[in-house]
Amino acid sequence: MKVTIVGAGNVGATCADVISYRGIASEVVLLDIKEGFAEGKAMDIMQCAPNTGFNTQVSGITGDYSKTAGSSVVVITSGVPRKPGMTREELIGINAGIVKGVAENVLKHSPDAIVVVVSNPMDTMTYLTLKATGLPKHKIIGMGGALDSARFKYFLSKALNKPAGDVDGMVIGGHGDTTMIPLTRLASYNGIPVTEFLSAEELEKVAADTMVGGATLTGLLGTSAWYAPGASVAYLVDSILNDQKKMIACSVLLEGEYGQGDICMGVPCIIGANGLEEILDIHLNEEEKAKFAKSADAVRNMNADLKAVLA
Ligand SMILES: NC(=O)c1ccc[n+]([C@@H]2O[C@H](COP(=O)([O-])OP(=O)(O)OC[C@H]3O[C@@H](n4cnc5c(N)ncnc54)[C@H](O)[C@@H]3O)[C@@H](O)[C@H]2O)c1
Ligand SMILES: O=C(O)C[C@H](O)C(=O)O
Repeated sequence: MKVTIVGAGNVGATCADVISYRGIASEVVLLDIKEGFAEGKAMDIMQCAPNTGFNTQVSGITGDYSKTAGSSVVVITSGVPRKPGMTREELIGINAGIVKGVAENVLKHSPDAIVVVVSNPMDTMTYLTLKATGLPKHKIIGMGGALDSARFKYFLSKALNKPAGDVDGMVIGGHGDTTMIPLTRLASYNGIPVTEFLSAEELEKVAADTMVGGATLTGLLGTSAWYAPGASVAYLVDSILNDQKKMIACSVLLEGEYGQGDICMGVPCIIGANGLEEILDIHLNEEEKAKFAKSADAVRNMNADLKAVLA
């Protein structure tokens, strides 16, 4: 199965690295506009194979979309990342035009592809991709919740002082510093509610750290994170390509679920060979419902800025 990743920068190349190392796809094409950049990243990744023993064929290409033809999944990571002190939302002016152009180009050569949108502000870029391409909703999936949920589990495991693999939890809502909703009420440690082990104050801190997880890393790194984002995209691509039907928080078009419509936001989804196979409209308590509605208002405001690019 062939996967194209547009944008061979930090996130795109890390995603290609994880996909090949784990043998998730037989072929990965990295495409970038920077001359020779994707070719270099692909060659570097392929030179891991003798020592790590994978068989995925990774190639790089500058701008030539014909080489992406027949991809089952296309990942869009092209665009600019934020710098310390910025919000993801500030990237819309540059990234909207890039994402729209890329989505149109990839679909010319891979009309049946499932498109995974990563570029920020991700919920709005997912909505833009949906509107610009006219593809059915099950084929456009925004990646943010898989990453936010991984960060949530990390902070929970630190607070519990227990292995991250023993912790479960999910983040829904928008993929923004103030729009994420870590579902602390439902998080568990090996099936036992974490509320048995952590105080309300400790859980509040876990949620707050999760919400600014990306901003914290951006402050430390000088640009936004890439290891966990790349691995999270690969995790999502694995569930699509290998029809794993995993339940993953993804940004998808809502049509009444969670009281919302005409908006892409993070909700629990079943992800398989058809892309989005089901949205799980779980019961939220009144506080969570209010947070979801507030998050939706913020995402909707951002979507309103797409008028010019969609005109
Ligand atoms: N959704 C998430 O969870 C998540 C996580 C991390 C990063 N991001 C976002 O992903 C995007 C990429 O982040 P990064 O750290 O990899 O940035 P980066 O700067 O390292 O890489 C971006 C790449 O996109 C390329 N590019 C720009 N315009 C292009 C075009 N028209 N066609 C093809 N390639 C093009 C650039 O040349 C560059 O190599 C950013 O918008 C960032 O905010 C999202
Ligand atoms: O924080 C960012 O801007 C990048 C990404 O959305 C992340 O959460 O790491």
